[in-house]
Amino acid sequence: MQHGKFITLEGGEGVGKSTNLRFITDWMRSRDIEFIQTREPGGTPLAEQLRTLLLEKREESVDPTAELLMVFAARAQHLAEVIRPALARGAWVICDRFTDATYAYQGGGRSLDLSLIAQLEETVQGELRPDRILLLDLDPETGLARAATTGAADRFESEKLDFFHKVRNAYLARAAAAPARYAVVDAARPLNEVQQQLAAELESLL
Ligand SMILES: Nc1ncnc2c1ncn2[C@@H]1O[C@H](COP(=O)(O)OP(=O)(O)O)[C@@H](O)[C@H]1O
Ligand SMILES: Cc1cn([C@H]2C[C@H](O)[C@@H](COP(=O)(O)OP(=O)(O)O)O2)c(=O)[nH]c1=O
Repeated sequence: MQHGKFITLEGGEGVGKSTNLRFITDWMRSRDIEFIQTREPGGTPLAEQLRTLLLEKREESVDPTAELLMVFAARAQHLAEVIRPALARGAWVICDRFTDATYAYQGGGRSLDLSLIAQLEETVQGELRPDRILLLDLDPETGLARAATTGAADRFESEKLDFFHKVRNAYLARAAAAPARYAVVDAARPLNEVQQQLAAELESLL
């Protein structure tokens, strides 16, 4: 049976993920593609509870390895309950963040060993990787200024600027290492130009 396409949307804070997710799902509807929209961390009741635990600010400092394991615990549940069944029945999956966010935030931002992340990726996902990773790239200063207009900062958004530079560089390094799988979109451009590029990327998957 033909599997659905697995597409992920990535980028730092305030790059325009929410805005462009709406554009992407409208595009899928206009093509009559069966799809589900989901997000990480989250996407199932248990994984959404883990998301809340990960994002809420707390007095206790969070050990980076504990953070990494929680992200992958949520991902294992999400894959089993939502993503794999959808792809198996031929639906496309558009996921707001996935394992590239782990390489960027826990690998780049928290400086965890990338080989540890790769081991967990292998254990939790087996062979499964996104067909296309749409990476919205923006300098963190601009992104954080945009994000500041949309609600209170969570535990990640409260990090220092240096953290977000590391996140951005880790994303770009991954895209540079496997260009065929990534579409790097310059999110500093006007929205209509960003969306023209996204539409072209989606068309190329048909
Ligand atoms: N290409 C763009 N140029 C200028 N402003 C943008 C662009 N894309 C998104 N925005 C604005 O930036 C803010 C954050 O966008 P949003 O989609 O909520 O980002 P995210 O979900 O990545 O945090 C919103 O006010 C949105 O209208
Ligand atoms: C999927 C994932 C997200 N995150 C972080 C990045 C984001 O700061 C946060 C939640 O992402 P996001 O859905 O972008 O939340 P918001 O809409 O509030 O920006 O989780 C990780 O640190 N590692 C991961 O593997």
